[in-house]
Amino acid sequence: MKTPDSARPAAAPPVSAAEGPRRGAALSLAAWKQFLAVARPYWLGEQKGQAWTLLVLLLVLMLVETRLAVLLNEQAGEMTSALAGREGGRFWQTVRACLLVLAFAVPVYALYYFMRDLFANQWRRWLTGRFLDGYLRERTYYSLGADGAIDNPDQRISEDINSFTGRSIHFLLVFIGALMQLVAFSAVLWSISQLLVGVLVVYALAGTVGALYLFGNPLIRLNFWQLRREADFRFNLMRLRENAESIAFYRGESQERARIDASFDGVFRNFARLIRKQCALNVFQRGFSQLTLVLPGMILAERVLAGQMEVGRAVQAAGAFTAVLGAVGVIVDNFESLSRFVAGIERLQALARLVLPDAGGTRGTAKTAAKAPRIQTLPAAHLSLDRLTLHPPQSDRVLVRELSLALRPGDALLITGESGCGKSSLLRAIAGLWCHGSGTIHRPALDQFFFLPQQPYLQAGTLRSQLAYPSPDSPLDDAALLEILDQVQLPRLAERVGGLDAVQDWEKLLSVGEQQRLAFARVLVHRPAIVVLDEATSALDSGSEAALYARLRDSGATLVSIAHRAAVLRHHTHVLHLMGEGRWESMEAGAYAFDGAAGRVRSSAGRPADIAA
Ligand SMILES: Nc1ncnc2c1ncn2[C@@H]1O[C@H](COP(=O)(O)OP(=O)(O)OP(=O)(O)O)[C@@H](O)[C@H]1O
Repeated sequence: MKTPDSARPAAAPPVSAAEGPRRGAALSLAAWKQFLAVARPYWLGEQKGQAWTLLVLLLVLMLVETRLAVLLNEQAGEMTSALAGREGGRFWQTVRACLLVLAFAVPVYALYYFMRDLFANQWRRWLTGRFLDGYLRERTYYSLGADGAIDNPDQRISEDINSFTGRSIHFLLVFIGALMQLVAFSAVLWSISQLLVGVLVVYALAGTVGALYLFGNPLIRLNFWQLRREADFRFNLMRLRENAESIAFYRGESQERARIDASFDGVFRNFARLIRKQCALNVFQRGFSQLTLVLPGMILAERVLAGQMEVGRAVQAAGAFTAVLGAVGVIVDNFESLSRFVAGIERLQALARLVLPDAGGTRGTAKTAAKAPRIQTLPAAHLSLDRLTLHPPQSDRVLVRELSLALRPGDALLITGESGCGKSSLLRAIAGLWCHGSGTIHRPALDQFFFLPQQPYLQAGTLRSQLAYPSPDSPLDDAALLEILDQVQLPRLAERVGGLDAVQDWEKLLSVGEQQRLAFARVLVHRPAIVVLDEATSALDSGSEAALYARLRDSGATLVSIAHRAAVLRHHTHVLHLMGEGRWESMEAGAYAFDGAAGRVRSSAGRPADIAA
């Protein structure tokens, strides 16, 4: 059974204040550059064939759609003129023409939107893959989480990319469509009234500049924070779910409620500010578009009243006026979603800078780390440390100073020391997760290592996939897997859960001790050369612990382990005792006595270890 203290952080890092919308975030050149940095690789890279083909197809559909819209507008004018002139024949002929145009227009319209969404989906798949490559490459997900360089990277990958691709295509087409509409209808409008065109240009320009000036930056900033607050809120809910059992044991509902309330309060307050701003924008947009109802009429009325222009021609002019205004006022019309789009680009570009080295980005963490002294890692047949000095990330505190040791195949090193002295940190350095410090780690490739943490990670999937993890497939047949389950003292597990193909929520189903035994089974499946155990038997009874250690030693693997029980000492050949402040001593295992009262291992003889390099 898990204790309340088994509460673990959820996958996403907590809120970080390290990042916020920079001042340049606006409908500006900087935003445009950020957009290009994220979008360019798709349009100019290996996917460019697909991207441009889909775009050309969409443009053709859009051209056809615009042409059909012009035809419909013409027919609408004709229909009105026929009715005004009481010309039945002309009217019915126009109705037939209208129906014919509609027969084409409707499928073209549906196909256009289908293609648009298909395109966005393709782009999203590619871009998500690219970000995931960068996020998982060189364990970036770990370093981003450890140094809190960015908030909610998971939300950025799952949602911000989706809205980036969807909105990019939407706006690309909106702007191209606006251009086509402008060309198509301004000719009509120009032929009817040049004054109307002049009024319209001045009106649209004034509207666009006014919207940018009044609403640009505030709306983008509010949208930026809205995205982040929503992600923080969701993250807190996720933590509750992931640690449900521990919280339930603690009866920590009121604390959790307070935390969730606080994060929702952030969502609520920001959204309240956002809707106030949007309300003002709506007044502006509404006023801007509603005036078009009367403007063309006011300008053309005299000519219609004087009999110089047919009523239908005026209706046609009003339609064209609205279409051209829609084209030149496209920024004003789409201002709200445009500002949300720019805010999303800002978040995505911040992630790209950290995970994609070619997205205008040096990785922030790598940049800082480059300045700091780094531990060198060199390939070697066996594990050895040479004058290793280790600091936690972004800290000058010394956990280990000038540590040298070498392990031969079959050696088993026990690392001991008081809580917090740096035992797990040393394992992190060996695994390459931490590299802040100096000295050299000589080691075989990481695929020859197997790390067993105190709390094993059990992914969703079958029992077989648990045993094979981290490989996708088991290298052994079912009989061998069952035999291994037997060796780790889980003889009836497969039978109990419904066989090796059973899919369960393993973290909930298995006790921590059973999970630890399952993790040992993974080692026996993979037979690595070096096994690193960080209190990996802490939940086991001493009999099971001894049996598992004995089984591991039989496998011939080199062991590096952290454990607090005296009984494990006999399964090791050497001891490294960390004494805090970077001090350490290493000895043969036989030279150590276990201080049962203090619950820790201490040196009894002080003989220098032969593992000291
Ligand atoms: N990401 C981090 N950034 C800064 N300091 C850290 C970080 N992770 C751990 N530390 C600090 O480094 C020190 C060593 O931690 P470590 O986990 O190695 O201790 P330990 O000896 O394994 O302790 P225990 O026996 O309790 O597990 C601790 O004081 C811890 O607070």
